[in-house]
Amino acid sequence: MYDLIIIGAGAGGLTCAYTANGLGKKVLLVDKGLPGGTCTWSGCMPSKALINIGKDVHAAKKYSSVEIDTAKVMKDVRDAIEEVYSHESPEILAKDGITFKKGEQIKIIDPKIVLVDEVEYHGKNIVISTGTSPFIPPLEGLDKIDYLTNQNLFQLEKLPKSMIILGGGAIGVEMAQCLNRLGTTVHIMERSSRIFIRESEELVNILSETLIKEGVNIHVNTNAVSVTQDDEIISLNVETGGEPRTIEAEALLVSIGRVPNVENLGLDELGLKYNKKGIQVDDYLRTNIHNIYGVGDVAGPYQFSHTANYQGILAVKNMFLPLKKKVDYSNISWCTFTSPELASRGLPDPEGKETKIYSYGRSDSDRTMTKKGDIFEMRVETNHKKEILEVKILAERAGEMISSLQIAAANHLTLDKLSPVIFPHPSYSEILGKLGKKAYVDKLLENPFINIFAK
Ligand SMILES: Cc1cc2nc3c(=O)[nH]c(=O)nc-3n(C[C@H](O)[C@H](O)[C@H](O)COP(=O)(O)OP(=O)(O)OC[C@H]3O[C@@H](n4cnc5c(N)ncnc54)[C@H](O)[C@@H]3O)c2cc1C
Ligand SMILES: NC(=O)c1ccc[n+]([C@@H]2O[C@H](COP(=O)([O-])OP(=O)(O)OC[C@H]3O[C@@H](n4cnc5c(N)ncnc54)[C@H](O)[C@@H]3O)[C@@H](O)[C@H]2O)c1
Repeated sequence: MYDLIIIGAGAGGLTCAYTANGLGKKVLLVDKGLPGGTCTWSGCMPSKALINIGKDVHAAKKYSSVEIDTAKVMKDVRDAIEEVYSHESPEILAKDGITFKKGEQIKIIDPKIVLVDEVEYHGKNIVISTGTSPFIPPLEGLDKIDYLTNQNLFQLEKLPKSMIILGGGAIGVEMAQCLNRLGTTVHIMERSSRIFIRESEELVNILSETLIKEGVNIHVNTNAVSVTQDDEIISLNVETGGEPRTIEAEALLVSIGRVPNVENLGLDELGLKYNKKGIQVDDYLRTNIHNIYGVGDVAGPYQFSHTANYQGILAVKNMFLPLKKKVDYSNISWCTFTSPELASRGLPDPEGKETKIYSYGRSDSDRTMTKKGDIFEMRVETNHKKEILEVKILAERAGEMISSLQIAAANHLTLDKLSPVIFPHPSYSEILGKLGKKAYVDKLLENPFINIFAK
């Protein structure tokens, strides 16, 4: 009897396995593929490897002509995948005391029994962390052509000369910029009025301008109608504001969101509740069956590796430790790894009362001015106590810079506490000191006693 059986060995499943193992529990991890999941094989890792190569090429192109060997590029991307995988292979897991089994058919046949290719495994608790798959729209002709998704993009031997990218979200935009930098002509087709529809409009407009300047073609308010393929060329028929047009390219990448992997797990027979967004879990990450938990993309509401990790630790602690904790996303952060990066933290004040937004731009950062065209935009929202609420940063290394504000906010440090901190010059982080000083002065001026004396 295992203490825990985990179905799905991606970011969420691996975290559950290591957390339970750390608590001395007997763990079985099962997957229809190899350990690592989307993040390792077709998500964060290969996409960031490709983005990094794109950045190098882009920088070099500013000062010389560059010939790109895209076969070498793709080999380097796959080498990055292999390096990550070498730290989470079944052999490494076994060394750490975690049993891994790969199976073609994995089903929960009872709240305490998981069937892996006809072999029954018994567990006191079960975690479902099966992630998501790309959503494939019912687009006329799509089933007859060779299209790409994140699942086969990184296996290409060479990059195509041109690519249509359906969807201007996280995958579409990150890939569009780096592929364009690596010599592929790209067209983003986005049905909404702008890319990154859920992000700050002001900052997204600045990012869009940068992408367009670099040569990325962005078609917004555009609906795909049908698609055909003739030898090497794919023709996508679209409508923009009612006007029909055809865009041609060598390849088509579909990246318009995800669907949860809930099929063939025996959930209906079990009576485990799920809907089109994924399996339903409560604030403790438990499904309606008391010993079965759900973590990661398949449970939502976020679809990030770091939220899968956070949920994995929490679910296992709630399973085995006496003190139960509710999920708390108030300190969530995320980053889109474009150049510049677009990073966000926290949630806006639900009441929007007595909040103040501190805004900084390029001219406030000495570091930004050392690089021609470098972009720096930062918005920090605080409440009346100067507690850090929502943050948006569009800048080089925004994903790193936001981490300081994450540490402050998660530890209830108010913004003014950054005031005496001495940051290295000229670093992007120096702006955090300026922010702290401004908040400190505001806090003084907003203090009624000091106001009396000041008058
Ligand atoms: C191109 C791309 C780039 C991304 N970049 C980032 C990023 O920069 N930062 C970030 O935080 N997130 C990023 N993400 C999202 C991130 O990859 C996911 O949020 C994360 O992988 C979710 O982890 P998970 O464990 O929930 O699911 P997954 O990693 O998808 O793992 C699910 C596992 O379950 C297995 N499985 C599925 N169905 C079954 C079944 N029926 N039986 C058995 N096993 C099954 C799968 O084989 C897989 O191994 C990116 C995603 C994509 C596609
Ligand atoms: N840096 C990161 O953290 C990172 C990077 C990549 C992916 N991810 C994760 O992966 C998830 C999936 O990424 P994604 O890009 O597939 O989804 P997404 O939800 O981020 O973006 C999908 C985009 O496609 C558009 N769209 C939907 N249907 C369309 C249609 N028929 N035609 C044209 N456009 C259409 C939407 O308006 C949206 O802009 C993200 O939500 C994110 O959580 C994270």
